[in-house]
Amino acid sequence: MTASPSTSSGDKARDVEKGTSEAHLLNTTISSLSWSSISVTTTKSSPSEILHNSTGIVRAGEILAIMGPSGSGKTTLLNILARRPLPSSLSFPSTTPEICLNGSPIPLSEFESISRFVEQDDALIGSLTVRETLSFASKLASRQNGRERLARIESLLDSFGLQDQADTLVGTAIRKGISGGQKRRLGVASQLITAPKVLFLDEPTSGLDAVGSWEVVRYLKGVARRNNLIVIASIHQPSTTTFNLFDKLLLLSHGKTHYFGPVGEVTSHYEGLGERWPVHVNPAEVLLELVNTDFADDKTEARRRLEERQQAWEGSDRARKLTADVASQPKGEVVERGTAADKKPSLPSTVVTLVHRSFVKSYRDVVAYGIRLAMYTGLAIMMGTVWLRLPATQESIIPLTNSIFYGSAFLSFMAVAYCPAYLEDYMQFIKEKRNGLYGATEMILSNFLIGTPYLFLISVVFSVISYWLSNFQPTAKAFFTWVLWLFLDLLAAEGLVVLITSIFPSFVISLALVAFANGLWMSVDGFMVPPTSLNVFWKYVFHYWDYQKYVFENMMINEFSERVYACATTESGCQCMWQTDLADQCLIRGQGVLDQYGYKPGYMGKDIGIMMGIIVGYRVAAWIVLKLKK
Ligand SMILES: Nc1ncnc2c1ncn2[C@@H]1O[C@H](COP(=O)(O)OP(=O)(O)OP(=O)(O)O)[C@@H](O)[C@H]1O
Repeated sequence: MTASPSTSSGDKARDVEKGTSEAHLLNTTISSLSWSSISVTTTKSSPSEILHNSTGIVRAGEILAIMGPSGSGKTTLLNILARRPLPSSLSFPSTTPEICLNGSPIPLSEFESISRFVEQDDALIGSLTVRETLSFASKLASRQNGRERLARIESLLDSFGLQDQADTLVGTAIRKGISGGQKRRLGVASQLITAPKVLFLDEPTSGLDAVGSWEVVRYLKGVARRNNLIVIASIHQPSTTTFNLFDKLLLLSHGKTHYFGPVGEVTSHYEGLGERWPVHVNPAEVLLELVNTDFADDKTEARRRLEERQQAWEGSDRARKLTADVASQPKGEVVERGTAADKKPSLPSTVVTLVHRSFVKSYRDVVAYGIRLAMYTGLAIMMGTVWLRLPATQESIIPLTNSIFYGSAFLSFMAVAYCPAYLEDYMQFIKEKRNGLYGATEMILSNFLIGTPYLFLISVVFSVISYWLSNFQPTAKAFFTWVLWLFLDLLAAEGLVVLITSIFPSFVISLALVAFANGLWMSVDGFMVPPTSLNVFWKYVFHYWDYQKYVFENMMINEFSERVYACATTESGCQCMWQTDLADQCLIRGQGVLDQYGYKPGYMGKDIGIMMGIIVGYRVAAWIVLKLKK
């Protein structure tokens, strides 16, 4: 450790105490959040209890720590208190519990408008600056005028000690940004931009050192206290100084409450049970040892003692008083509701914000599009120089066909390179969807809008280099038709990535499945086995909705339907590899090549329609998948 929290961060601490212009954060409407007798079991044939009879109350201005060993039920309880949907593998044994504000339950939409959840995994966008992160969070969450937005951003930068880092990038894998603790503070600040009254935090200090953890909780506590906010955080093993910052503690073990009440009174509770409380030892460590049976030598004895302590809690005056407090809550109304929800941005405005955010990300983060643009440019140079200046002779017909297949198929195959960037956007989407910022429609629309110009740029750059180097049909019309088909090809390939990665949001799985799907589309697109001889199963089950079929077919028609190629002239005369009506002129009509595939010109409009149907189909399917995601 480089410095003690109590000395090194004195200035910052004073800032916190001093406070800044935080008028928008002030909670004047919610006085308490309470819950009673929450139990959760698994839905297996022999259900086991995950949470048992949890009861609690947190008042305005208080910060509650939910602490317990791994697997004790902290995250489950936090998610329930935040009214997040329960996974299908878990259920409430009786009715769905009521989470009350001011002693009364309120509708979910209103609860969502006045509460926010800060995820364990920050899911911040590394290529944005600290200020931009707050600005985009604010634009996505609420409609404010520019002055008010700026005022809130500046006030949060002050409140969380981030003013000096305001214009620093958050940081990506290849560009160092702000520190881990600053990231956590930014994560909290970006949720506070909408002025929630209740804040849930899933392990806000995990992965941070003692000083970093202390700073996060210290800033949080300052903001909560000054503005009367209710803060509930799950926490693993805080240092003594961090532990003492919390007002209340809920200690869990195997889903059961062992203590609920002021942090300062936990020692006397255990001393009252006859436990010897060691001095000069981190209290959080002592507590976790008291409720953890995992590392005991004699597990049976440890479980028996744990059970005894838990029974002692249930029979304690504190527990009885807590139950009585919760039950006797005056049933108040939540008078003035969250201002943020009343002024949610419109769908077009959210889409514009998302496109703007992705645009900033795309030019700062090379992984998004830069690497792909470089990769496709390299591929174009490679292809153009391998298939170099092919003359219009019969020897070029097979190389040209191969180039058409390789170019279209390999380009769409390389769309797998988009998986990591999309996965990042997907994670961001899930976090923001859970916090009620926007939904699947905004995500799919903005993703399509930001990706389309880049794909068009890639199609043009690729074609300008490789088309003319290889000497495909040298007319402007044929060139632009080629660009069009390449563009449609990339749009479909990207749609496939979006769909598969949305279904399986895992880097390895989505990469493998996108590669497999493209491999399948390649093998049935008509090049490997011409459609005239492809067996009926593959033809009727896959070939007709294979987007690569339409690209290959139309690029072939583009090259061959209006072009003629010279046959070979040897001493024995003219030798044509394809016999067409031009054989007597020692030429091959390109249509002769197309005939072996069964391709005929004149259907481009229909094929573009089908291709657009496939592109839209992938996006609609991805939209449905995202809509169903919890
Ligand atoms: N969706 C689920 N289906 C079945 N069991 C679950 C599910 N979620 C959690 N559990 C189980 O419930 C118990 C509590 O899990 P939970 O994640 O709430 O604990 P935790 O205290 O947050 O743990 P950690 O500190 O390791 O994150 C664990 O035994 C876990 O295996």
